[in-house]
Amino acid sequence: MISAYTGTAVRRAEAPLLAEGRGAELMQRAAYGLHAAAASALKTRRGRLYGARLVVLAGSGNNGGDALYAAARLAARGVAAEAVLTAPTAHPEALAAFRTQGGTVRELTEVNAAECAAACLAADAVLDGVLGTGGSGGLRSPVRALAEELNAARERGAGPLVIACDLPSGVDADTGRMPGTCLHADMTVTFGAVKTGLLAGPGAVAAGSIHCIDIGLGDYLGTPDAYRLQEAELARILPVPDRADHKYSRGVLGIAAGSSAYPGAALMATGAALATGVGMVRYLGPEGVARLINLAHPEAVCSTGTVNGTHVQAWLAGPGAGDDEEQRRRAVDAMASGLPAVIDADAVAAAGPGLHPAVVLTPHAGELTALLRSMGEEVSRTDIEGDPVRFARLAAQRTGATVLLKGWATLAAAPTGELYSQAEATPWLATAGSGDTLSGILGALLATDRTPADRRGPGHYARLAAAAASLHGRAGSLAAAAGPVAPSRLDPQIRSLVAEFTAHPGPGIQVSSKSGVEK
Ligand SMILES: NC(=O)C1=CN([C@@H]2O[C@H](COP(=O)(O)OP(=O)(O)OC[C@H]3O[C@@H](n4cnc5c(N)ncnc54)[C@H](O)[C@@H]3O)[C@@H](O)[C@H]2O)[C@@H](O)CC1
Ligand SMILES: Nc1ncnc2c1ncn2[C@@H]1O[C@H](COP(=O)(O)OP(=O)(O)O)[C@@H](O)[C@H]1O
Ligand SMILES: [K+]
Repeated sequence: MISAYTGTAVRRAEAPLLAEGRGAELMQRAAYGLHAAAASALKTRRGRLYGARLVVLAGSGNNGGDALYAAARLAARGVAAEAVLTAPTAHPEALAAFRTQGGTVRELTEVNAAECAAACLAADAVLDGVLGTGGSGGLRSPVRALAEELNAARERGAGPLVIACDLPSGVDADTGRMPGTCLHADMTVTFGAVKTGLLAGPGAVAAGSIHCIDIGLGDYLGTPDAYRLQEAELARILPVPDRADHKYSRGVLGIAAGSSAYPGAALMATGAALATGVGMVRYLGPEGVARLINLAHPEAVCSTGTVNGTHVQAWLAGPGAGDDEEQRRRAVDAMASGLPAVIDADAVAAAGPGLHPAVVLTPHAGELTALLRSMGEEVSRTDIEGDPVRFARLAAQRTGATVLLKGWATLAAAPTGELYSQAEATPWLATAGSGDTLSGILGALLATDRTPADRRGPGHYARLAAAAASLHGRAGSLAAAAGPVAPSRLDPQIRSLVAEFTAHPGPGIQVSSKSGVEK
């Protein structure tokens, strides 16, 4: 699992080391890691490091210092390096080291901005050391125009490799907000700890791939602000039946989804739940939808019953419910049932204060806007997309439920503040029906959850929601390798990932040669 910290927390962790006079040592560790990552990326891109052209954008602070020292190391290995100073001053020792290795230097002004931009565009790589954790607000002129030109080149698929030093300049390290222009990166080499701002919102989009360099802050960092699950956690969370299991003990998921207007959502949610692995799906909904479900998934047990009269371990309500009054009633009852419940799509609007963390609301930014407005928060979709950490946490805190806010980086927030971010998804998943499959996966994880009640910590359901987002994102990425993703065809990828993550050798029969019974 990756632990992430706010930029503020990382600065706090650095403080005692800086007070001991170990700032230069930390900076050398950061610069060494940055130069090694940049060297490796340059070698991959152009075959060899020697002769590569590098421009380092250096601001006035320590972020610029890290980047200049890293560029000096690259220059010493045969890279033609130029520094463009984006502020009137630069870290003096780092600048001197850079010059000693033959690096050339010019200061960015309004007058030479076009020339500097041209130098960046002609380079193999740009090291972004304009702003780090000490930055506030977006990039200012003249570096703003330069960043905009580089961003535009990236949009066209042109331009240099952009490597962000610690974080893309212009991104808020605490939250991932982007208050103005920021320089988008192909990769971010971050120091001491992954910053929350690299895992959420616009910061997650701007960061590219993330490489974290340990500079020895471990003992000083304290409690993480956010987490990202990796393979090992997924393997522990995904359900595996054992020999004593029967269909009821594995976990029964009740699905109240679909309507005569939108039957497909129920089919996709059911298919994804079965592919993730449940003991049984009990489907509640209109007869016409049930017939379609039974044609596609004969194993689903369908009825037109009520939530309160149906025995399950968890509920999934909302996908494709439209304005079907009975499905709306079932969603409300599922939220009130006391059982774990995924509340998706149209049913999110029926949520409000007084829920519990085992209720997982799964809105996209539009649905979250409506939910927060219904509770009196003046917020727009743009606000939420710009600062999803804040609004996912706010919604969780206001409702008492766990909130899975979907997007490029999907966030799972617990009402007590625990936060997970998963970004395995591909933009090909941004297609109608995608959310229905995610809700099916999550429903299955809630129904099959075997964690003893006394070991379900405060962030437990956020963790399960994050695992569902991760599995869904990975399945989508696998499917996208063969072309545009069709959510109704995602089941094989979900199944094969579950198989891969849960594979374990069976007990088998051992034959001992010493016993003399072999063959
Ligand atoms: N202190 C150390 O020895 C270490 C520092 N590290 C690096 O230091 C960075 C933090 O350094 P600093 O605290 O010097 O801060 P920054 O390097 O982020 O720069 C802050 C400076 O930029 C100015 N500034 C802030 N916002 C601006 C804006 N929007 N436009 C233009 N100028 C702006 C500020 O006035 C300040 O002087 C980290 O991100 C990391 O890269 C790490 O390598 C760890 C070790
Ligand atoms: N740009 C993107 N990159 C990666 N994944 C995305 C992107 N946009 C959306 N997704 C994912 O696609 C799914 C869309 O869900 P949702 O909007 O609810 O779909 P639907 O409305 O069809 O149910 C979510 O899992 C979300 O995380
Ligand atoms: K930077």
